[in-house]
Amino acid sequence: MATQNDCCVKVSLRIRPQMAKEKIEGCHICTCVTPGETQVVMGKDKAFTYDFVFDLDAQQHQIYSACVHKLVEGCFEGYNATVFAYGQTGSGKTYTMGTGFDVTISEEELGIIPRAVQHLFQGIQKRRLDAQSAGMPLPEFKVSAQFLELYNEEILDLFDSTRDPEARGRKSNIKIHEDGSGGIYTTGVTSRLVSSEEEVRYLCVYDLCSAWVIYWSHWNEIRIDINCFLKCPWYYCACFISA
Ligand SMILES: Nc1ncnc2c1ncn2[C@@H]1O[C@H](COP(=O)(O)OP(=O)(O)OP(=O)(O)O)[C@@H](O)[C@H]1O
Repeated sequence: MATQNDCCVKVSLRIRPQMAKEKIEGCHICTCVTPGETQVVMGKDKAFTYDFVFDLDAQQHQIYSACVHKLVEGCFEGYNATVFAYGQTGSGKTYTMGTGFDVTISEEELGIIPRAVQHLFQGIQKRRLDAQSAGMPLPEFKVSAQFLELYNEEILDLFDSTRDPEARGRKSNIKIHEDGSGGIYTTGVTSRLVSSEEEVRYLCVYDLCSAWVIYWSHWNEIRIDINCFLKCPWYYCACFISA
């Protein structure tokens, strides 16, 4: 029988620090987290427990190590993973996930998406070097990226260079399906083959800049499929990261 620890869905809570405006307005902090506990107390006595709770001072690397590192490693073992942020407007979803095209922010402030991309390509490099030192055939990896925006039930393909900015509101050719075993897959989405972290960063920064000016929204999503094959048989791993 599955125990609570086997559960494949983990929920983490992050409390963001107050913004300057909130401090100026004299807003109070109504949450209390006991260090080392995964519980938050709201107000005087409303306690909620999560798999992880991160208080105001949590750093981006702590979130990644606790919640995402294992999932990306799992991709190399053939597991799929999804990470998504949920919360009211201004609660810190974009900050936590990161978008990959914040060229001005420091390394420490990088969010989950750029960290996951970096981790993925470092993992590939490590496996190649390990194989080389063991005198084994070099493993081959194929990484493809998709970038979709979902907003108000509308789907936009941000990697589709032929898209028409005026097409907003028109029905998209992209379809989201569910297969017989409950797996979700999409059709009609542009997939870009990528071979390095820099390439993904380039795509996000340069290819999407114009798209984002036009299509800025509250929801965005990056999908990374890794087809990793070590000669024969080949393994398929996918990491589905969404913000
Ligand atoms: N952990 C944090 N540390 C420092 N600043 C943060 C943190 N989380 C969020 N912020 C800041 O708070 C503001 C709101 O965060 P953010 O834009 O990520 O919210 P959001 O949930 O994505 O909002 P929306 O749904 O409106 O897009 C931003 O200025 C962001 O830089």
